[in-house]
Amino acid sequence: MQLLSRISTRSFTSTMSSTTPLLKAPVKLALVQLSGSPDKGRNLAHARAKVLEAASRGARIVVLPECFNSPYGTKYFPEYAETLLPSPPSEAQSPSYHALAAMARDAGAYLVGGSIPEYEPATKNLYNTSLTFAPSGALLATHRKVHLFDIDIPGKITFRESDVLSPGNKLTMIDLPEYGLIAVAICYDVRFPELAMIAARKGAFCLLYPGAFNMTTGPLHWELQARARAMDNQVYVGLCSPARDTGADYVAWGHSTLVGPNADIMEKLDEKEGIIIAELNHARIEEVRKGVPLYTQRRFDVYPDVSAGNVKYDE
Ligand SMILES: NC(=O)CCC(=O)C(=O)O
Repeated sequence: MQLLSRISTRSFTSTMSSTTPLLKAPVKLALVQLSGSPDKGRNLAHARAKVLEAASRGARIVVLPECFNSPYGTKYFPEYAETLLPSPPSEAQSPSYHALAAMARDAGAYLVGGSIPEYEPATKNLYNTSLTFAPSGALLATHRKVHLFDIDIPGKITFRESDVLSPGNKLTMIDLPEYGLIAVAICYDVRFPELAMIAARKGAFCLLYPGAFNMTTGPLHWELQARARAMDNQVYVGLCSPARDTGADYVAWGHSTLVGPNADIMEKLDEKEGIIIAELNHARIEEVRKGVPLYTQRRFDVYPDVSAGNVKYDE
């Protein structure tokens, strides 16, 4: 994990300049809403087919759902967890890592590889971890879910990721050289606007969240969270869910959604498997920010700038 931490290391010390485009060239983004199963090998092969399909339709950034390689649930995390070993011969211990690297390479696209349960032998900790790969197949970043999903809504849903998982300790921004900065976080992380605001103020053009809301919070909050993060920050926001499986222990809401910088729903799926592909461009961000110029109107003489304080980008 030491190596992976070093790969993901990056400091963002200044906020964006008003002259640099956040998004250097238009790019097609795909959100791939996948059906899952208890069979990890099947899930990886299925993800591969859909990533290649998205790329063949022009996507250059492809996003997979949270826990796309396993069922979602605390009892499953230890069983499905992998140690992340980039060097061969490690395919057997890290099948998802290597499958994702190959998908990115064969698709020739950036791949935000949803998330997978990760086991770190040094600490014996488990994490909910997202790996992002370059079109070369090289690992660009790891994001370990920072805010663990612990909720208790009597009669509806009780879930405690913290019973088995440890939290990540950093914000994850990734520089895609041809396009610009994206931020990646996982599901429940979306509820914490500070993460999104810091990433946007540091220059991210898009916030991407592999996620799996449920049948209680999904209808009420999923789209609202995506639109709120986009509205506050005037950036693109993508939420990518598994397709709904009513036979699963945890029934995902689905409804993967892409929101534009004016908090407009660009595309939204229903509960079934599907792919959203849409073009993102800088002109749209600029137009929205020109119309409602939040970025020049903030009053840091009245309240603090959350992006200026003690922000961790490294483990
Ligand atoms: N996987 C998750 O983090 C679920 C988050 C969720 O459902 C929510 O309401 O927040």
